[in-house]
Order: sequence, then structure tokens, then C-alpha cells
Amino acid sequence: MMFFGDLPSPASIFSTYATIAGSVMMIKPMAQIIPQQVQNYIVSRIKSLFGCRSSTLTLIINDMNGTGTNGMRTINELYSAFQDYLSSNISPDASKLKMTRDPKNKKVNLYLSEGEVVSDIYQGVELKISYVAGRKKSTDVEDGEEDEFTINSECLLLSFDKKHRDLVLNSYVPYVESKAKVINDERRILKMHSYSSLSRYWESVNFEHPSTFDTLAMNEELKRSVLGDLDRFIKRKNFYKRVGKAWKRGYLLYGPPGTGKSSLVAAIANYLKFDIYDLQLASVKGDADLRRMLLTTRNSSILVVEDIDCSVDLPTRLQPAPKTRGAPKGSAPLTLSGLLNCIDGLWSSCGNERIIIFTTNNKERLDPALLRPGRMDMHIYMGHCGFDGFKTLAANYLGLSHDNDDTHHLYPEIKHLIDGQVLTPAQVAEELMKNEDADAALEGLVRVLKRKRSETEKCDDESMKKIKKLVEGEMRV
Ligand SMILES: Nc1ncnc2c1ncn2[C@@H]1O[C@H](COP(=O)(O)OP(=O)(O)OP(=O)(O)O)[C@@H](O)[C@H]1O
Ligand SMILES: [Mg+2]
Repeated sequence: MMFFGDLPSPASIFSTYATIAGSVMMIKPMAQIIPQQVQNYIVSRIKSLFGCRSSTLTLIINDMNGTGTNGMRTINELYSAFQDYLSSNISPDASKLKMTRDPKNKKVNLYLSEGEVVSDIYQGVELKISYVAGRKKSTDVEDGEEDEFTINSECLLLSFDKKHRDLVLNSYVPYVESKAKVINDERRILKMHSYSSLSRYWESVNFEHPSTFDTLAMNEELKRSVLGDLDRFIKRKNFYKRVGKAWKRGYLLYGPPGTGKSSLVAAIANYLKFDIYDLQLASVKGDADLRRMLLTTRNSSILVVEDIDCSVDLPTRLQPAPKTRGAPKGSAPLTLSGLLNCIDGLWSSCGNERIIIFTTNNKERLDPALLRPGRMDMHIYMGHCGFDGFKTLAANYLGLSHDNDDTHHLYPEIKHLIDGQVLTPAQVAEELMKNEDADAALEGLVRVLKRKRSETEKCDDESMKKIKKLVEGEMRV
């Protein structure tokens, strides 16, 4: 929030003073045709002439924080809070509003737009909030390289009588934030953000993945422990503060393809109502780029790095860093230590309620620096489908009860066959989807399980024979 001691907009001041000077009819059209700089000049002259001191204080709430020489801009959460708060408070007389469709309850949401002013009364104090938008050019200097780009910026002007400054800052602003949180939680639409290196901004789409902990095929005990860990994390804001730890949590999900790692990420997002930031390491141009990306993510969000082992050839601390493709000349390429530093230090110290999730098919290929204790708080193995997982999938796809082990006469046989861990949840789901009739679908699954079993046993037999032959050969030698 910035302080702006004078009256809100030169155009309105111009009209005000012009009214004092005389002809309203003449001046209003003039305000529209006279260039801004001339308006500013005339206003300042008139003001000095009248020796007028405004009793109004205007606070500027920009949509982004800072635009330093390194182009680092972070989201101003206060701006979002005010916009959400105002969306439920817009005057029926408003003539220009921004409109979005809420895909959840199909309602339309209205937001303040250019030229609109909202009046609010808080503890008897009158406040006015207006919206201003603009574009400006900015230069990004990164490792000696200059890069020019355009910034779309928006801000809200909050005006009130100066004497209520303390009340507004200490009571009204927190009140708006808490109201916005309630409004937001009710109509929460999760977003999936992907970074565009062209606009240097996270572009977002609505996130509507149906996966939840109820639909996730997973060992029940493991599921409960993940849920418990998430609940503890959310509840323990004060605990983290007290022990001086950043309020963040890291999960490493590993296991073969099709075992539900991405589905678990979606289930966590849906459970916590957190946005997802999908970090594609291959498109990060260097440590500085990564820092910018992480600094522009919001609180209460999940940063996901999928397939960490193969998304980019991260050099370790000891190896020299190879040049990243597409990196600007002279820029430092992304390193593993850069990634870890960002996660451990900079990013975690300036955000709250952050979750980071790495996924991999090959845990053993990961750099030990990523695996050392304390780096990722929980390592979660997503494996082949067990009987618990099967029951969840059968409930989802065939509507069978999840509660008993003998819901269907084929369950005992499936329990025996599936415990050999031969199919992934994705393969089981595929079988169950082949037929709407539960009997036929389960019979199909039994056939596939038996076939897989005999293939595995045959494989084991052949391997044993080979080992035997080798051992016998060595003994002869
Ligand atoms: N544990 C699971 N519970 C429910 N459905 C699952 C599970 N695992 C896989 N599926 C089904 O299989 C599809 C693919 O699963 P998902 O993408 O989550 O696997 P993954 O482990 O992330 O695979 P990859 O390693 O290839 O990224 C999902 O859309 C879902 O339909
Ligand atoms: Mg995946």
C-alpha cells in the first residue's frame, strides 16, 4: 500500500477546482480533451494559488509489489483481498464492471473496473475505493543483458479522512482481508498456473481435476497418514512461527507410471483448496529466472515439479553446470543448488502455507542432496494396486460398497490374486471401465490378474533357470 497525501485523481481535482472557478458545463468536456500533463500542471498551480491542504488521505493498493531493476514483481495479496471483498459490495448504480463466470456454481462474479467507485462505511467512517488500470514499459537487467517488456498494472485507490488513518490501517484493512477469505473460500475455484517465459508471468486455467482422497486407490494406512500430515500442517501456523521454521511442507512422491502420483497431487489440491503451480524445470532459464518464478507464486499453494529425475539435467553442486537451451546470453543456467536454495531459503522465508511436491518414477536416480533428511518432509511410495486400492476403484467405477471384503463373490479371489502386486491402479481402472456390469467387469479383471500372474511366474522360472546355469558353469570352471 502506498500513501498519496493529495486528492485522488488529477481529473477529479481538476473538475473540483474548476467548479469553484465557475462553469461546470464548460469544464467537464475540457477535462476530457486536455492532455493529462497539462491537467496535472493546472491542478498544481490552482492548488498552490488556493493554498489548499486536503483532509483526504488516499492509499494506493497496486496489484503487484515492486518493479525493481531486476524485474522482480510479486503479487500484492492485499489487492486481491480488496477486489474479492468489493465484488460482494458493488453499488447497483455502477456502470462499468468486470465480469467472470464462476464455473463451480455457474454464478457470475462482478469486479470493479475503470472509473468505478465504491463507497463503504466502517465503524461510522466513510471510505471510497476506486479502480485505475494502466500499462507501462519496464526494463529487466539480468546478468548485464537488457530486456524491455510491457507491464499491465492495476491499482485501487482507497480514500478517507486523514484522521481515521490508524483505524483504517489497524482495523479496516484486516477486516477486509478476513471478509475476502470467507468470500474466497465459499466460491473457491482452484487454478493451475503454468509459467510463460514470454510474458514472464504465471498463466492460469481453472483446475477441475476430479481426484479426491475418496477416489484415490491407495493403501488405507498410508492415505490416513498423508491426510493426518496435511491436517497438522494447516493447523500449526503458530507452531511453525514459534520454532522458527518456514511454514512449508515438502513431499516426494515416487513409484512406477500409472500409480497415482499426479492424482495424489490433485487430491491434495482439492482437499486443501490450494492452487497448483506447475513448475516445468526444462523451461527455466537460470537461477534468476527460477527466483522470479517462485517469488510470484501466491501463498496457500502447491508448487509441483513432476518427473524431477528427467525434466532437466540438473548439475549437482560439484559438477559444472551445462548451458540451458534458450537461456539468455550471459545468464547463469539452472543448477540443483539454485533450486534447493530457492526452496529452502528465499522462497520459503517470504511465503506462507506453501507445499512443494516432487514426483519421480526413479527415486534411486535422484541426487542425494534432494533426498537428505529434512529436505522433503515425507517420502510417499505410490505402488502397484493392492486390495484396498482395488476396493476404492470398484466403488468409484462400479458403485460397489467399499466397506466389506466380500461385497462380491469374486472379491476373495481378487484379494488373493491382486496381493501379488501385478497391476497398477491405472491398469485396474482401465479393466473396470471396460464393462458397466459389475459381474462382467470383475470377471475380466480376474482373467487379467491370472494372466499377469502366470507371466510373472514364467519370468521368475526363466530367471531361476538362467541363474542356475550360470552358477553351474562357474562351478565347472
Ligand atoms: N492411485 C490411483 N487411484 C485412482 N486412480 C488412479 C490411481 N493411479 C492411477 N489412476 C488412474 O490412472 C490415471 C493415471 O494416473 P496418474 O497420472 O495419477 O499416474 P502417475 O503415477 O502420475 O503416472 P506417471 O508416473 O506416468 O506420471 C489417472 O488419471 C487415474 O484415472
Ligand atoms: Mg504423473
